[in-house]
Amino acid sequence: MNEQSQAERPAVLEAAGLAKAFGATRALRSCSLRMPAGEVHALMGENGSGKSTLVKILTGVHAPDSGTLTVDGRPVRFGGPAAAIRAGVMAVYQEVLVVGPRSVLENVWLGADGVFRRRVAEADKRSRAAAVLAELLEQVPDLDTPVEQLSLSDRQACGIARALVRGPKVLILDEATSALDVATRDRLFRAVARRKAEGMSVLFVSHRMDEVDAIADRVSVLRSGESVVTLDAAEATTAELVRLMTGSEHLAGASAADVAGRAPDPAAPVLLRAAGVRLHPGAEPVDFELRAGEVVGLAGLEGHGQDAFIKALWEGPPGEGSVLRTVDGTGAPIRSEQQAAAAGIGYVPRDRRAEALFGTMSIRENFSAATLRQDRRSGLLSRRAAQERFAPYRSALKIRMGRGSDPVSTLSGGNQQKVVIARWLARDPQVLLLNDPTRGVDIGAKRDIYALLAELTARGVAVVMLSTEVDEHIELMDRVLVFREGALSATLTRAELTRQSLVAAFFGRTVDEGPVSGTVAGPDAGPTTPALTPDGAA
Ligand SMILES: Nc1ncnc2c1ncn2[C@@H]1O[C@H](COP(=O)(O)OP(=O)(O)OP(=O)(O)O)[C@@H](O)[C@H]1O
Repeated sequence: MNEQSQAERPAVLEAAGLAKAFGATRALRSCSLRMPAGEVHALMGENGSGKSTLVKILTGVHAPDSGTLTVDGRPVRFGGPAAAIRAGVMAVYQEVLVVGPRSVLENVWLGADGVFRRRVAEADKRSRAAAVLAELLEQVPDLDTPVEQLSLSDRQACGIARALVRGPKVLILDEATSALDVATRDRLFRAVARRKAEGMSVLFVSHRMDEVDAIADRVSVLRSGESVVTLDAAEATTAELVRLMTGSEHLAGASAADVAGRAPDPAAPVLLRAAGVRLHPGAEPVDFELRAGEVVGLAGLEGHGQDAFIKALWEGPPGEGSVLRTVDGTGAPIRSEQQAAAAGIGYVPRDRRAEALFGTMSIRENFSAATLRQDRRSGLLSRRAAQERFAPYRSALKIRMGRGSDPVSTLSGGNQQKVVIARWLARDPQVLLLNDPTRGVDIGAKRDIYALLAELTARGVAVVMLSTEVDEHIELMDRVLVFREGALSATLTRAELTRQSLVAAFFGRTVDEGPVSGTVAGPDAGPTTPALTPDGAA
C-alpha cells in the first residue's frame, strides 16, 4: 500500500479545527490532524506552537474551546483523562510520572481500576506487565520492587508499559523518549513497529530529527497554533521543516556551520583546568584543560560520568582532584558553585524544573535571578531595568511569551529552558557550562542557540556542553570527551567526529570494531510525581 493510500485509510483519530486559549494566549487557533490506524505520525513545531496543548486535548486534560474530535469516526467529547483512556487514547509525557514508593506492578497498572469497566485479575496483571516490560527492558525487574529503586530510564519504561498494557488504539509519546537510554529507546521503537503492524497508531511529539527519521511515516507541522501541512516522512528534511515551522526561509544549519567553521586557537589561554578529578571510587582520574574560544562536548551512555564531570567543574570535585579557574597562568580553586559563579563561570543545569526555575515567580524574575544587582536604581530594584536587559535575549532566543510579569509556568517547556539559558548568558560568563541545554528546544531555536555560542566563543568565552544528541556533538564541538564507567575513555577531535565513531566510543569501541547503531537519549532527572498526566489528573 503506498503512502497516499495509507493517508486515505479511515481515521482512527481525527481532530478538526481545534482551538484553545489560556486568557489572552491563543495556544491553538485551528488545528486539524488525521491519523489512520497503523501509522506513526510525528508532530513538530516551534516551542510554544501548541503541541502539548493539542496532546492535552486529545487526552482529555483540556477541553477545546471549539473544534471536533472523532475516534473511529464517532464524535467524542472527553470529560477528563479517564474518558480518553477508555476511548483508547493514552499518552506518555516527557516528565517521568511514577509513584516512587509503589511497586513496578502497581505503577504499570496505576489508575486502571477506576478506568476499566471490568477489573483485571491479579495474575493477568502480572503476566501482562512482565510481557510488556520484557519488550522494553533488557532485564525485567522484580515486579514487586518499589519503582524508585529503578534507573530513570527504567522508570520511564514503566510509564510506557502503563500505556501499552492497556492496548491503546492511539499511543501519544510527548517527548517521552528523552528520559530513555539508547538501548531502551531502540527497543521501544521496535515494540512500536510491531504494534503498528497490528493497527496501533502513534502520535510522536519530538524535537529530535534522528528519532523522527527512525520511526515516523508522516509528519505534521504546527505553527502558532495552526496546522500547516502534513508531509510524508521522506519529504521532511530538517531545512524544509524549519521553513514550515517558522514560516520563513531562514535556514537551519547556517549558524551551526558558523560554530563548526571556527578553528580554536591552540595557544589561547587556559581558562579552566581539572587535575586528577576522580568521579567514582576506583575509576581513573580525569585531567582536562579548557582554552578560551573552545566548545568542548561531553558525551557517553547515561550515567557514565559526564554528568558528574560537568557538575565537578561547577561545584568542585566530589572527592580527589582539583578544578582551577585559571587567569594569567595562576589558578583559583573551585570548591562550590558560589566560588564558580564569582570566578566568572556560568552553569545551565539539565533539570530546569528542579534546579533552575522558580515556578511561582514571573518570567522576568526568573531571568534576573542571577543578576539582580544590575537592576538596582537608587538602591531599589527596577522592573524596567530588568525588562530592558531581558529584551535582547528574548529576541535572540526567540522566546515566545506574553508579558514579563506572567508566571514562568505559563511558558511552554522549550521557552522555559530558553529563559534559564538567558539568565546565565546575562551574567557574561567567561566559562559557560551547559548541561544538555537544548533538550526540549525546537530545531530552529537550537540553531539560534548555536549562533549565540558562536558569538560568545568569538569573544573568547569557553564552553563545555553536555549533550545527549549525537548530531549536536558532530555539528558543534571542537572536541568531544567520551565518558565510560566513570572515567574519560576517549577524546574525539573535530576531524575524528562522525556518528559512527562517537556511538562506538560510547560502547568502548572504535569504528573498526563493528557497527553500533543509535543515538543517545538522556534523562529528565526531574522529580517523580504521583500522577498520570502532567497536570496531576490521575
Ligand atoms: N496553562 C497555561 N496557561 C497559560 N498559557 C499556557 C498554558 N499552557 C500553555 N500555554 C501557552 O500556550 C502556548 C502553547 O504552549 P504549548 O505548551 O502547547 O507549546 P508546545 O508546542 O508544546 O511547546 P514546547 O515545544 O516548548 O513544549 C504557549 O504560548 C504557552 O505559553
